[in-house]
Amino acid sequence: MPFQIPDNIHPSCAPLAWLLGTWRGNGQGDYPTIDGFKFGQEMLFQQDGRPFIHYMSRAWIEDDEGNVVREAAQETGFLRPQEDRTLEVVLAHNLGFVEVWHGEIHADQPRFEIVTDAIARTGTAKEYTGGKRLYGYVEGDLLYAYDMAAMGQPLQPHLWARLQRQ
Ligand code: HEM
Repeated sequence: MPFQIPDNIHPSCAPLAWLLGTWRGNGQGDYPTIDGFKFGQEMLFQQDGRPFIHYMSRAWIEDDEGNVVREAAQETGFLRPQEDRTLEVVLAHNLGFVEVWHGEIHADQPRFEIVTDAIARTGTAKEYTGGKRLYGYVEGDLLYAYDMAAMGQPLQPHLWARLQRQ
């Protein structure tokens, strides 16, 4: 069924309407301090007419044949698009991080980019200090790339994935 924009969507959220719904797909990850890996991921983006989108994600590590090896990262939070197309985001992670992000929703294309403004970590969380995310809607799929600065390393790719609407 083709994607339908909800009637009650807040005007601030309309430029992000392409995100709404449930997505499932696959990606790869890497970092200088760890071995490369493949993962599966499910994402949910929901709105209720107010000027925010609630986001939830869970991921699992997969082997080369696509079998589930173990559960992996989970994150949830809120996208708060503003009328001037700036985007505020707050996220909380099972890894013990909370983040405040800011960015921009692209004027002509279905994509947005956000960078971390502030990160707080619990006492036992790993040393994660910065992030940058790019999301885009390409040929009906959701593509994203996530760069992070952590473990004393400069900002560089940790994840990239492609998800299909369910
Ligand atoms: C799809 C989501 C993600 C997957 C599948 C994933 C997977 C992994 C894997 C397999 C490792 C290697 C160590 C381990 O097994 O725990 C790792 C390390 C790490 N990840 Fe992720 N990750 C994801 C998202 C994130 C996010 C969103 C952050 C930051 C907010 C993050 C931060 C880190 C850090 C700091 C390390 C430690 C690196 C080290 O110990 O040297 N990851 N990740």
